[in-house]
Amino acid sequence: MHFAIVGAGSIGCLFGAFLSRGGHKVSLVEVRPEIVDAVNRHGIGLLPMGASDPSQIAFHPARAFLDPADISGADAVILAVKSFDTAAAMRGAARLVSDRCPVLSIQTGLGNLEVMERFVDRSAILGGFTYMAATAVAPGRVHHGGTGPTVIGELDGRRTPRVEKIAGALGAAGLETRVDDRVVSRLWHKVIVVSAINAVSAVLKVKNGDLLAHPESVQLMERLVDEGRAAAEAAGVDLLGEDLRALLHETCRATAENLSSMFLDILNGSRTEIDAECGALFRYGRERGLRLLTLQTLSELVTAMEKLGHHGAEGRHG
Ligand SMILES: NC(=O)C1=CN([C@@H]2O[C@H](COP(=O)(O)OP(=O)(O)OC[C@H]3O[C@@H](n4cnc5c(N)ncnc54)[C@H](OP(=O)(O)O)[C@@H]3O)[C@@H](O)[C@H]2O)C=CC1
Ligand SMILES: CC(C)(CO)C(=O)C(=O)O
Repeated sequence: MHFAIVGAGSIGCLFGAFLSRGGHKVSLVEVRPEIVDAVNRHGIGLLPMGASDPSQIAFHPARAFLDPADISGADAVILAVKSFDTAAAMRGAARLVSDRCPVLSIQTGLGNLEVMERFVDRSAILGGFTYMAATAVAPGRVHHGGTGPTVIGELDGRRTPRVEKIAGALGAAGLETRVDDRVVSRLWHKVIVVSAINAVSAVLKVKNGDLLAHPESVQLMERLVDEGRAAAEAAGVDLLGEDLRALLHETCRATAENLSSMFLDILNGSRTEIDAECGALFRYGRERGLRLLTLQTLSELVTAMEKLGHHGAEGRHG
């Protein structure tokens, strides 16, 4: 298959490297010229899990483009930009999407599918998310940081040939993938739990595992998860009876050694996805008359830290 991946950062390059290694054609769309240049010179560099020596980077062929109009004949588009870049990315990438070439989001955040619908027909959109993890180490080069399933599905829950084909291609390339007929509900599960871990770890500046060590941080995360559940239920999202508190504890344990993406963004002085996580959950609730004070407070705190460049003593500027 020919995959066009929009956003050649951490997760976009990870998926690109796996798909290229699996024998697929990979075209990347990226706004950073240095990434486009690096990929076109060397391919996508992949440093395997557990490796730290740059000599262990393997390069996988791919082409990269600043302008999606230069790509033709893609069979599927994968959207791998941060949630706050969805509209800008879709404005350009919409031209690649058609009945025969759907667009799959693997972003973590709420509201992305709705933004995508402003640019392409809803029938061309696949929902998804991933538990794979990666960090960019240089332009076009990523370190594979963690392995977990990728979940994709049609928004109306049907098991169509196209969703099965994409899942089959991802799976055969080493990206364990499951088709789920309730992908939107599952995405809410992930966002509710990750919102709590991300926000509290960014404020406390601790690893995910350390969040479980103190009753105060556990209670704070559980309150965020309970408010997230209330927002989802008020918005009519069927959470399928999932025990979100159990999922929260399980996720903290499974990623115990990780610095969360939001903590890393704060350390690096980068914009976080707080607005598509705690912020979005808070707004879903507010629009339905709920007062979700913990989500509101954490959302305001992280936004303020972001604006103040609050990376602390261990941050990149020392
Ligand atoms: N990294 C990970 O391990 C995981 C990430 N995710 C999710 O995947 C999404 C992407 O995350 P991640 O890969 O970490 O993000 P990165 O910031 O590493 O990569 C995104 C890349 O897209 C570029 N970009 C921004 N706007 C556009 C545009 N309009 N067109 C093309 N490229 C653009 C960015 O450039 P610039 O930096 O200049 O903005 C950046 O190079 C997020 O929603 C995240 O939550 C999910 C699971 C794991
Ligand atoms: C699960 C978690 C919190 C792992 O670090 C994550 O998805 C993130 O960092 O964004």
